[in-house]
Amino acid sequence: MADNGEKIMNKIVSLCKRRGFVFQGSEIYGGLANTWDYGPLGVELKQNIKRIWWKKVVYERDDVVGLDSAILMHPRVWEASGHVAGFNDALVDCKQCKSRFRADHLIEDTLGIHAEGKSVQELTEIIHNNQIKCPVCGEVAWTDARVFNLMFKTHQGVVEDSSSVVYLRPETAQGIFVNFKNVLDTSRVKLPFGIAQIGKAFRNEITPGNFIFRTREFEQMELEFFVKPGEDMEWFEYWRQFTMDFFLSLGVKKENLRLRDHSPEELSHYSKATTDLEYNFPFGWGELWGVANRTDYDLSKHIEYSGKSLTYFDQEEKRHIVPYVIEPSLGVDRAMLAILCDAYREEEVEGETRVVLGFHPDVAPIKCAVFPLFKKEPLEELARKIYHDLKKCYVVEYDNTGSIGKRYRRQDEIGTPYAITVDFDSLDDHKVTIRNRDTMQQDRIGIDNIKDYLRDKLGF
Ligand SMILES: Nc1ncnc2c1ncn2[C@@H]1O[C@H](COP(=O)(O)OP(=O)(O)OP(=O)(O)O)[C@@H](O)[C@H]1O
Repeated sequence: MADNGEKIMNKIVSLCKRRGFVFQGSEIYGGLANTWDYGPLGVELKQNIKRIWWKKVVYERDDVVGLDSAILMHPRVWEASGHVAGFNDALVDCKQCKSRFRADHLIEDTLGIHAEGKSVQELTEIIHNNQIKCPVCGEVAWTDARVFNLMFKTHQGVVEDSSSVVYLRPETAQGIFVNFKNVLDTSRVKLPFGIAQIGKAFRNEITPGNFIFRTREFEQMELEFFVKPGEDMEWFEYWRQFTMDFFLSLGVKKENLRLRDHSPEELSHYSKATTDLEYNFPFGWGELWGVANRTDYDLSKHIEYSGKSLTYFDQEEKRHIVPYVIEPSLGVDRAMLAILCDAYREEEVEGETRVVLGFHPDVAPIKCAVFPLFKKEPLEELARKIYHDLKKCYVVEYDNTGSIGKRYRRQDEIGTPYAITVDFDSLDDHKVTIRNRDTMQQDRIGIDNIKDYLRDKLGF
C-alpha cells in the first residue's frame, strides 16, 4: 500500500473505532484476528446500505422477489454446486519466515498480473520463474502452491461423524437456486425474474485483511436473475451497468469506480462472462460487486444431483426450459468500506482541520442533530421537544455538551447532513438555525417548517 493510502486507511479505521462504526471483534479478549463488530453508527450505516439495495432491487421493480434462506444447507448442495471439489484457493508458504500467502494475490501484488483461475502448477511456475521475493522477509524460498478449500466445516447434531458434516454457506446464491421451484410455484413470477437475498456468508480466507474488505464472516446482497437462454447477454449488460449506476446514485465518485471484465482464463468454471465493479480503495483497486453470467450451470447441477425438475414452462414456446441466470453479487461490508473511504475528507476551516464524512443523506447514519445553545432551561425543553418530534421521522441525535463549534465538528465527522441549534431568540421568534454539513451555510427557519425543510433537502 502506498504510504498515503496507508495513512488514510489508518485514519478511517481509527475514526470508525473512536466514533462507534466498527470495533475489533472480541476486543476485551485481545481480539480475534480479522473479525469486526459493527457499533451503533456502523449498524445504521450498514442497515441503510442494505435497505437501499433492497429498495432498488426488490421494491422498485416488479420482476424481483425476496428470500431469506438458511445458512446451513444439505451437504449435497455444495457437492452439486462444485464447492466441495472446487471452492479452493492456492496457498504458498515462505519456508524462511513461515508467512502464508494466497498464490494468485502474491503474483498480482508483486508482478501486477491477474492470476485468478490459474492451476496450482501454473502458479508455482510463475512464482519460481519470476523469483518472487517474500514481501515479509525478502527471501526467495517458496513451497509449491497447494489447494485449500475455503468452506467452513462443522457438524450438525450431537454425533460428529461424516454423515453429520454441514458447511457454513460460502455464498447466499445456492439458497436461491434450491428454492427456485418453491418461488416459481408460489409467486406467479414469469421470466425474466429475479430472487434477491441478503445474508451472511463464510469463507476461510487464507489472507483476510484490509479492515472489513476481506473477512472470513461477511454479508452478501445477491440477486439471481433468471432469463431465457439467448437473452442472457442482454441482461448481463443491463446488470453490469446497474452496479455502476447504483454507486453513482449514492454519490460515490466516478473516478473511483471502474468496470473490469474478466479475461477468458480468469472466468470461473460456471461463467460465460464476468465483470467486477471495482473501487479505488486507499490500498488499491478491489472488487466490490461481481456480475456473472452463470448460464444454466447451477440449476442444471441441482437437477442432476437432486433428481428434481427445476425447469420453467415457457408458455410461448410450449416447452420446459432451464433458465439462464445473471448474478450481481455485492458484499455489504465492502460496500460500506467503499462508501466510508469515498466520503472521508479533511478540510481547512478557519485555520483548523475539520474531518468530514460527506455521506449521501440516504446512507448517513444520523440525518439531523439537535443542539440547545446552552445546557439551560427553557432552551433544553424546546430543543428536546424538537428532537423528540423529529425522531418520529428520522434518526436524530441530541447533543448538549461542548461549544456549538465542537458539536458541529462531531457531527461532521460522522456524516450528519444537518444540525439544528435552538437559541434564546428561538423562544420568542419560534425559529431555529439549521446548518448544512457540506456548505456550512446556516438558514433561519420556523420550527413548524423543520420537517418540510428536511424533507426537501434530504429527499425523503
Ligand atoms: N472474504 C470476503 N470478505 C468480504 N466480502 C467478500 C468476501 N468475499 C467476497 N466478498 C463480497 O462478495 C462479493 C461476491 O463474491 P465473489 O465470490 O464474487 O467474490 P470473489 O471473486 O471470490 O472475491 P475476491 O476475488 O475478492 O476473493 C464480492 O464482490 C465481495 O463484495
